[in-house]
Amino acid sequence: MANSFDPVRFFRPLGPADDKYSHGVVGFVTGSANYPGAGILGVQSAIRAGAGLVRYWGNSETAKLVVSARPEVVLGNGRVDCWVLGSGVRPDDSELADRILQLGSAQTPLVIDAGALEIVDFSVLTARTVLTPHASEMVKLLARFGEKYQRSDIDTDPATFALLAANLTGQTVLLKGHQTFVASDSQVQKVGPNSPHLATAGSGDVLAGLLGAMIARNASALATDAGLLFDIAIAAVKLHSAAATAAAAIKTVAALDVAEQIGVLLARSN
Ligand SMILES: NC(=O)C1=CN([C@@H]2O[C@H](COP(=O)(O)OP(=O)(O)OC[C@H]3O[C@@H](n4cnc5c(N)ncnc54)[C@H](O)[C@@H]3O)[C@@H](O)[C@H]2O)[C@@H](O)CC1
Ligand SMILES: Nc1ncnc2c1ncn2[C@@H]1O[C@H](COP(=O)(O)OP(=O)(O)O)[C@@H](O)[C@H]1O
Repeated sequence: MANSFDPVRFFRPLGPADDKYSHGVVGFVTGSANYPGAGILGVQSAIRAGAGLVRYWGNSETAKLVVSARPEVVLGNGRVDCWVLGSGVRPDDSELADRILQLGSAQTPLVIDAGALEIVDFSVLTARTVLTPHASEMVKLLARFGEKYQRSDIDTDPATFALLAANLTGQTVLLKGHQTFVASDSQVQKVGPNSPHLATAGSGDVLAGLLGAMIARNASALATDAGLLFDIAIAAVKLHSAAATAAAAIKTVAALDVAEQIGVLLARSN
């Protein structure tokens, strides 16, 4: 029987009334000259997670690569149900930082990853948001609130630090690792152990895209039930890990394989 964290629960089947806007528009401000792949991986993941439409609003050089990898992608800003911000973005990239600051002060739900964790102004962040730091990014995130810790502190007691970050930011926090900790308000849940095949470059970018697609697809329910974000975050971690396990049964795992297997698992579940 499905429980509240069963990923399938968040992928209602499509029907005759659906169009490309009805089951999730995901926007990305991700990727950069040094990390173009982060832009591509997140977009691939969102598409395989069933997004109806993906917009990419990164720099123009990376945009060319994204569109050549996925011609379905539409470039620029526009109507979006969830923005994924920061994978592969350096905090000193002023062009993308301006976009991230703008979206971080609006109301569309957000996934805030990597560089965006250092850019977003948390004093004006009110959109429904999942923050996705790894342990080293968590150190920097806490420092923005005057909380000084080291990576070893986070590794020793990840549940406590996920909760602390959730309380400081007022948002859902997904602290990545072999075991992932999802925290929101006063609740924290351990998810995993996750597949060790996720220990490969770019798998976090794939998770950010998957989360974006799941939040976008459930945007209407989320508008009236903020608590759903916690359940979606947990379900996304489970699906991400299951996709890595499925990929590893075929060949050695690269991040793009994880995105592909998300699509295979979802096809089998419908
Ligand atoms: N193909 C691509 O374009 C890729 C882009 N990536 C982007 O690269 C940027 C920098 O990524 P990183 O922060 O991993 O940078 P680095 O790999 O430069 O690592 C920076 C610091 O974070 C630590 N760290 C890395 N992963 C960790 C983890 N899982 N847990 C704890 N500490 C960890 C490292 O030990 C190091 O001290 C991000 O914006 C990310 O999205 C990565 O996802 C890799 C692939
Ligand atoms: N040893 C591991 N076992 C299970 N999951 C892991 C392991 N190492 C990393 N992961 C997962 O892989 C992803 C890595 O994300 P991240 O650290 O952002 O890497 P990247 O920046 O390369 O995308 C996270 O979802 C994390 O939980």
